[in-house]
Amino acid sequence: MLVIAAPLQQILDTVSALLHEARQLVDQTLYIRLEPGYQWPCRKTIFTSEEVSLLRAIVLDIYREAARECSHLDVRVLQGFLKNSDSRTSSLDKKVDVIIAQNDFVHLEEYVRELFAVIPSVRLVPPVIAASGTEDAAKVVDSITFDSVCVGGTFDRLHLGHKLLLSAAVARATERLVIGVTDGDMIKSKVLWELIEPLEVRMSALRKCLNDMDPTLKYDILPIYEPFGPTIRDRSLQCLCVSDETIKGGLKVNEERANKDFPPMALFNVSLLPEQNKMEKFMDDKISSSSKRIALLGEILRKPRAHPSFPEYPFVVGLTGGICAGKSRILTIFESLGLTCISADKLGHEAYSPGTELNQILVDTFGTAVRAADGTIDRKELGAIVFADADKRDRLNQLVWPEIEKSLQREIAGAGRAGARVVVVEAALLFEAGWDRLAHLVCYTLISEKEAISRVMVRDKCGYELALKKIHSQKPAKMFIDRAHMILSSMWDERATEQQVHRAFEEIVDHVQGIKTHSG
Ligand SMILES: CC(=O)SCCNC(=O)CCNC(=O)[C@H](O)C(C)(C)COP(=O)(O)OP(=O)(O)OC[C@H]1O[C@@H](n2cnc3c(N)ncnc32)[C@H](O)[C@@H]1OP(=O)(O)O
Repeated sequence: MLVIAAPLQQILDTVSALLHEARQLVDQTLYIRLEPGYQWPCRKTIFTSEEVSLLRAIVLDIYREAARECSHLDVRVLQGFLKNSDSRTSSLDKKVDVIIAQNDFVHLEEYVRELFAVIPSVRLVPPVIAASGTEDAAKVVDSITFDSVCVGGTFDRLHLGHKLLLSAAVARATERLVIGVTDGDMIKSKVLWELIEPLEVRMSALRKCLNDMDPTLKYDILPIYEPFGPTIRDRSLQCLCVSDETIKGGLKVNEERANKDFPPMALFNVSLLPEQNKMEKFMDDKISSSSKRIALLGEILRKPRAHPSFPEYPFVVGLTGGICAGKSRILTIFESLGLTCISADKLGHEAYSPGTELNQILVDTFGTAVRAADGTIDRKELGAIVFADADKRDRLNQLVWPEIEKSLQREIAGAGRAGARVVVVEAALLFEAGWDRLAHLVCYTLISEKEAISRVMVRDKCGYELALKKIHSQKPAKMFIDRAHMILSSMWDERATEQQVHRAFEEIVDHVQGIKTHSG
């Protein structure tokens, strides 16, 4: 916890040095507690409207500064002190490991003893001489408050941008803050929406964060499935906090409220925080949840499978994903990096090549039309039959998959004997066939449905309807994401895919070397 006891005008001058220190010391959560004008044993508890206005601007500026200095930390500025002048201490029930403060904090020892039952260690930072003060912020006089304030969003992987918006809402509410959390169809147009945290996880993270920020408010955290949510159902809401991106929606809310004879809501606009660590050019320029989701691509997200009865080598990577998700291209990149690669699709073609028993069984089952003049199975013909009929598709799978699995096991074992440490197996229906049990790590390749439709239409030279039929013949990605250990996406350009696969390769190799070191 960082405690700042500088005079109001100097808080922002000191915050940068303190955040810099925190960046070295803290791994996870950084609480920031402001004690403007603190003189032991008295805390300043009454603020003029100008001071409240300045403090609000300071809190937002602290988040902006945190985005520059320590964007990897979960920063929470505690704001309860602005609302409840009686509370001597914050209601923080968390264990604080270290207090960071300036070394000119008079009576710090007494202060810490009063605040904490278990005394944390203390780290002192040399004072910073005030340079410019916070005149710009002080110019904005904005101390209006409302009984009921509202804010909305998806709030996936709470980041500093969310906290800026939430802080603005918390600062303006005296009794109740309503938070609408989007879900269902509302989130499906977002980049990599399948990776958005479950609603309950997002709602619970919000509650914890808001209770830290200001435990004196009542928080109504509700899921919303359409754009307006509670703003057009709850007449008593008085203020809506919006961002540059949602201000238009805010104006629309007031139009809808006017239609219902509801009073308009005051709109408070919070500007977005720029992204300081933009890793990929297709990431947002602002701090955003989609950038956070993109940053997960190519990382090992879950511990790979390890079981005493499961051989450590070769380490098998299952590569799967929907139609046209880019699996074959990704397999080629893994191959170019030196990994042994196996395509289940190719093994399938071999399994029903001319002269095999399976070739005859397919002709007997699906008709002579599926056999071409040269004796091969006409896959276009067979595809047209099975993509139009789920039962026939199941029948084909039951006939072909056991044969492919036998070849797969043979190929993996052969690669191991030939010295391969890592083998990548590409199979479109890896989970459906239950072959994830053969892999130590499963890598799922994700693209949006819109992108999949246009790729299938081009590749398979088919119309929209058939493309959709093919896509819907497989289960939706959302069903498999949580079972995969790594996610890749070929949504962007070739270079972006290559970068992800290179990252994935390094992660896998590091992991496999770790096993080697571990097992001697
Ligand atoms: C468990 C596995 O993943 S094994 C690998 C996939 N193969 C199988 O399941 C065997 C049965 N399938 C087949 O024999 C052939 O795919 C056929 C006859 C249905 C169609 O052959 P083709 O016209 O050459 O198309 P192709 O094999 O490229 O498949 C087209 C798409 O259909 C999908 N697909 C393939 N088989 C199936 C199936 N059984 N059920 C649903 N979708 C399927 C694939 O996702 C593929 O797209 P992708 O390569 O981008 O992932």
